Amino acid sequence: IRTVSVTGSGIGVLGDTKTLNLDKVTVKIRNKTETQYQTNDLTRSAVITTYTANNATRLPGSIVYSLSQIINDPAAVDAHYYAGVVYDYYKTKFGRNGIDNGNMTIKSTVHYSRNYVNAFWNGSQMVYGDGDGVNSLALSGGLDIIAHEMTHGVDEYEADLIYKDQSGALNESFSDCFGTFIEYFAQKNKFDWEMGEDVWTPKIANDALRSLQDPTKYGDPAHMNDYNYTTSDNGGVHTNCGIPNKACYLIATSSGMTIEKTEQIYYRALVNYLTQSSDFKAAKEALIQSAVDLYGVNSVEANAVKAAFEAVGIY
Ligand SMILES: O=C(O)[C@H](CCc1ccccc1)CC1(C(=O)N[C@@H](Cc2c[nH]c3ccccc23)C(=O)O)CCCC1
Ligand SMILES: [Ca+2]
Ligand SMILES: [Ca+2]
Ligand SMILES: [Zn+2]
Repeated sequence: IRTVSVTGSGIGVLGDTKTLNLDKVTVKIRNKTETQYQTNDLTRSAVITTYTANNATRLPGSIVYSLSQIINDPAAVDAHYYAGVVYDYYKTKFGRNGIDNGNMTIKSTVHYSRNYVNAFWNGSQMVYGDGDGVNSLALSGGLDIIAHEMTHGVDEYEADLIYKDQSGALNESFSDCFGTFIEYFAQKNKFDWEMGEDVWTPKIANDALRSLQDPTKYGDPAHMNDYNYTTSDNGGVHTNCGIPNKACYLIATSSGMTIEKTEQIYYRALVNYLTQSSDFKAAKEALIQSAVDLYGVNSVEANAVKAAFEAVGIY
């Protein structure tokens, strides 16, 4: 087979047209040849490949392709395009070479299972359900969700926070925070401090899965006094993340602070200071130390981190 990188396009989950980097492959099928345009992006230092599970659950499934340069699969269009956006964010902002910092292939699978209203990082790749059209649209339609999942991959090669109780809630919070930072980086016109809003409940406006600005809007705690001691969801990792999420919002919106400074502090903590068993207090110390490294002892930035964590009850 021969392959060459070409530009194609497709309509995304929200009906917008996106330009895609495709791989033009001439394959031999029995005694004839067929030209396929595959969702295999060879334009970056890390290959980005998008698969379909065809509504089954075997991973990764088969590479999405078209016989023309138009990819007629909205979920695949967005998964392919947004994975590139997230790669570019980590490269541009921190000089990071993708998920493992070694340009490993970035794999996404769409059309996972049937009416699957969720998404996940399975330790090796991103996986997205189609939603059920009521609770959600196809989940790859949300850049903040794709950024959330790919950040789980980055965490795995860095702090590798244990996915349980406080370290698990931190794991979730870092994915929500970077999901928000990446939305700001790529979609400033529709930036918000909520998660999944673009695909969540298409019939209901102004709602989302979680809010970093006001976690209580969706029933999540915003203070240690309301920590949810539970055994479900690995110790409530998707609800207790509201506490560090609120701290992140307070840091970024403190006077003298910007999202650009906040994301540098968060990335440095994730890479240099956090470990598998880090709890909320350890995260506060890691983030303060990162701010000190970057902006100085007793700096406005370091004090903003300290004050934000104390405001959510972490001393
Ligand atoms: O990556 C994660 O942390 C979440 C992974 C969920 C999962 C875990 C284990 C096996 C399969 C799936 C997926 C996301 C999540 O936060 N899921 C939440 C909220 C949620 C999504 N769909 C739902 C349907 C019902 C109830 C809750 C949910 C959850 O699974 O709790 C992250 C961003 C959006 C989806
Ligand atoms: Ca958002
Ligand atoms: Ca909605
Ligand atoms: Zn997560």
